[in-house]
Amino acid sequence: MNDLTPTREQRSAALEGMGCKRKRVEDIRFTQGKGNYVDDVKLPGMLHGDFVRSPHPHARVKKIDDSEALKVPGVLAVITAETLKTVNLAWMPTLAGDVQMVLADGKVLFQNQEVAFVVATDRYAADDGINKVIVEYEPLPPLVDPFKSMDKDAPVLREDLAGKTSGAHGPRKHHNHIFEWSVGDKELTDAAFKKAEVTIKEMISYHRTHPSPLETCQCVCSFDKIKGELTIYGTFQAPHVIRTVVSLIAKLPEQKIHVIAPDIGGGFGNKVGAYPGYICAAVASIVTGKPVKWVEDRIENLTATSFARDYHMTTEIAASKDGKVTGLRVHVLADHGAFDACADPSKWPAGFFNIVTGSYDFPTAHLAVDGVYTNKAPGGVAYRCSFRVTEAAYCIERAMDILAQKLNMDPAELRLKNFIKPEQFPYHSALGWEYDSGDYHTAMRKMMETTGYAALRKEQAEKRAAFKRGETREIMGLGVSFFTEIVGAGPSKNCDILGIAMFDSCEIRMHPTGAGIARMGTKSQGQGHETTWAQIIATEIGIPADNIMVEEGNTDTAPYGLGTYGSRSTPVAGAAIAMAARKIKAKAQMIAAYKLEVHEDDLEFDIDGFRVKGLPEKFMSMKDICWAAYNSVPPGMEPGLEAVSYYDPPNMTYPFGAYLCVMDIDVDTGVYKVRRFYALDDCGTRINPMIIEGQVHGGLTEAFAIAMGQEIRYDDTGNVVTGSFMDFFMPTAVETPHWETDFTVTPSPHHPIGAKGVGESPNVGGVPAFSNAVNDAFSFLGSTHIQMPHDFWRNWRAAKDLGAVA
Ligand code: PCD
Ligand SMILES: [Cu+]
Repeated sequence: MNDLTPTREQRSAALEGMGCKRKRVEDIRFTQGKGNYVDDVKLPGMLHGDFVRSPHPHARVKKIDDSEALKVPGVLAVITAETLKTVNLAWMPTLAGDVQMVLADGKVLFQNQEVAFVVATDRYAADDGINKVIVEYEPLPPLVDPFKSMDKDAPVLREDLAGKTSGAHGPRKHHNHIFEWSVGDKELTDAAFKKAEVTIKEMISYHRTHPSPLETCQCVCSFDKIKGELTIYGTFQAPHVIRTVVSLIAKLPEQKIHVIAPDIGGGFGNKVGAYPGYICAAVASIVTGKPVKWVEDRIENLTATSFARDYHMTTEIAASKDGKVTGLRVHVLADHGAFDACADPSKWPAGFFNIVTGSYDFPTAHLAVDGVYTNKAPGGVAYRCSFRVTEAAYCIERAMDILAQKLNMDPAELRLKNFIKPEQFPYHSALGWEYDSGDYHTAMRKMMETTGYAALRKEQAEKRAAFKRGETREIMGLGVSFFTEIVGAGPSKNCDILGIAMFDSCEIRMHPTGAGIARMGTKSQGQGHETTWAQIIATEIGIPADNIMVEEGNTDTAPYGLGTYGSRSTPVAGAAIAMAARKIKAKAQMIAAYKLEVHEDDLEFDIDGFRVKGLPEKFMSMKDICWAAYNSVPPGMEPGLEAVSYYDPPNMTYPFGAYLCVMDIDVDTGVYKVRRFYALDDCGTRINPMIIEGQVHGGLTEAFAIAMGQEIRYDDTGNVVTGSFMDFFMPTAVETPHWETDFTVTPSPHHPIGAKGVGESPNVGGVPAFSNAVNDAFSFLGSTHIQMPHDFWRNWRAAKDLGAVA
């Protein structure tokens, strides 16, 4: 060896593998405005479609007159439910086992529902056409309040379900009832409450909100009549599922459907489901023989595609006087809007809400969820959350604070007292999950030490005394949140979407020069998969990440996978990537053994190649092995170096975290200041610490938005009153607090590289931290629970209701 021989550290650093803060490779094109999004797709002769939408939340559609619209220059066709019926597509199946109107069929059930689709030579003409379609409505009484949905005299929303006493998830109790789902031991739980020394009960609502990604939902459909092939470019978080669904409902052979998800400008759950726009654009292309583009505008996005949350959670905890929890009872009223279009694994009508026991050792628990119809937009997506996990985390974290208040205990102490202990993992929760790993006490104590928690509590006590003496008008809140997430859907034993098991996949093909291409069934929407997936491969096989090209989103080339949402990509596809890489490595080892003339077992992997044990100078680099794979493989071995892996995870992964929000609120104006926000996340093995930090910043910002103002609100008559960014809170850099991030590392024992998801965690843990801070600030004035979102007005209103403002 001479001075020019790289050291082991240098060889390892050159790979930019796992643990490296590798710069995001996709940002080279994004930061130069060179991304390629759906709206950048411009095909020859392409037409544009736009929707006529209902101004009424509930009405009978008496007549649709398109004669004037068809006279508008450029307008070529007006598609209605009647047109769709000729191809059997007036209704479409939803992911939740319900059906949904593609275009109004006799009735409309929510404001801005799609009524007709106008196809024109350009978007302006389509818009002019929309204004000329005359629809005659007969308004019906709207049902807005979910608590009144099952009243005897509640209006009948879904006439198509008349007489159906059961749905996709069992019996229905009422004409507006969708399902009842219950888990846990009711008798044991009721008994725990009977003998409890202390109990709390609170109705905790998680309001309706919306993911509102920067890029709205859109597609370009192009039908080739000669070949009978349909190509769909679209903003799809799950391209393969879209291909299968289109094949099943449009009765087109699956190999003749090409689904391509190009760059996506944020998904956040909004782009998981199937929307009427996709069907209408596809039908319009089949009818006209031309490509048809559909691009949602912001108002349409906020009011018609996939809301999130809208869970009303009546929550009870039973405990002993000294603060040991003994039982949890939760009833959820879930407002699903006009159709049950929730994006959840098929067997889970309320997603993974049964993670509601949180990070605590509840000996028994019972949960029941009732889903109901109202005259609101359908959806129910996981807005930065793995299937209703954020609702569950909010529910339990708020309730633990309420219990602490009742017991006059510190909320952090109460949590420490009830945490699942490290030695209890794998832990079986009372509601049926097996938590794979965790070390909650360490994370919580690290949070408390780093933030100076005890000193902050002392300061708060002093401020409260000063407030009572009339020396200040400012109150201080400490929002503690400790969450356990459940991500990585999922094991085929209990997770499928429309019957397809929720595995994921990776295919790696190495080229002769030591470079390669890797494809997965996932689809990045900004998460940085092109960067991180290459890092996993780099560490596993010893080829620099820069030499691995990652490609996702084309169903013709990518192996089948279930897509990116629910922070499943790292737990599922991330595992498939490692497994595929290990297959490459195993073959490489045989090739190296042959070339180095030793037995395979005499080789050991050393950063970027194989070395003969005990003979360090006998080494073959992975790069050279790639070359050899194409010219001198051992006799009998197939040439080439590629591998595919389909990974069915044995369990979910359970990331967790300890968050603290320090907030000051001026009672006279309701104006709050987030003084400090500390977020400790444990996502097991960290692939790219810089990307993780970015994910945490993004998720916390969305949590801040939701907790402090973001809401989709309907007035009493069913009008959406938050249909644009004028009223729907979208924080900018001005409002967004500063984030402090931290971590511990508790690897997942069953994941090949020990990684857990992280993308959604900050949203799941962030919302309760903000809400607990506000509630903690007001608690000494006598309140137990103040409803989100905590905007200035509501804070002022709370102060006034509590008598703190004249
Ligand atoms: N341990 C670890 C984990 C993770 N990671 C990283 O991080 C990321 C993330 O991951 P995850 O967690 O696995 O996840 P994903 O699956 O990939 O994704 C998903 C998520 O993601 C998040 N984030 C984001 N970002 C952005 N930029 N954009 C977007 O859109 C978004 N979205 C959101 C959401 S909402 Mo859902 O859908 O609601 O369910 S779910 C979600 C990526 O890159 C990865 O690689 C690392 O590094 N490490
Ligand atoms: Cu969710």
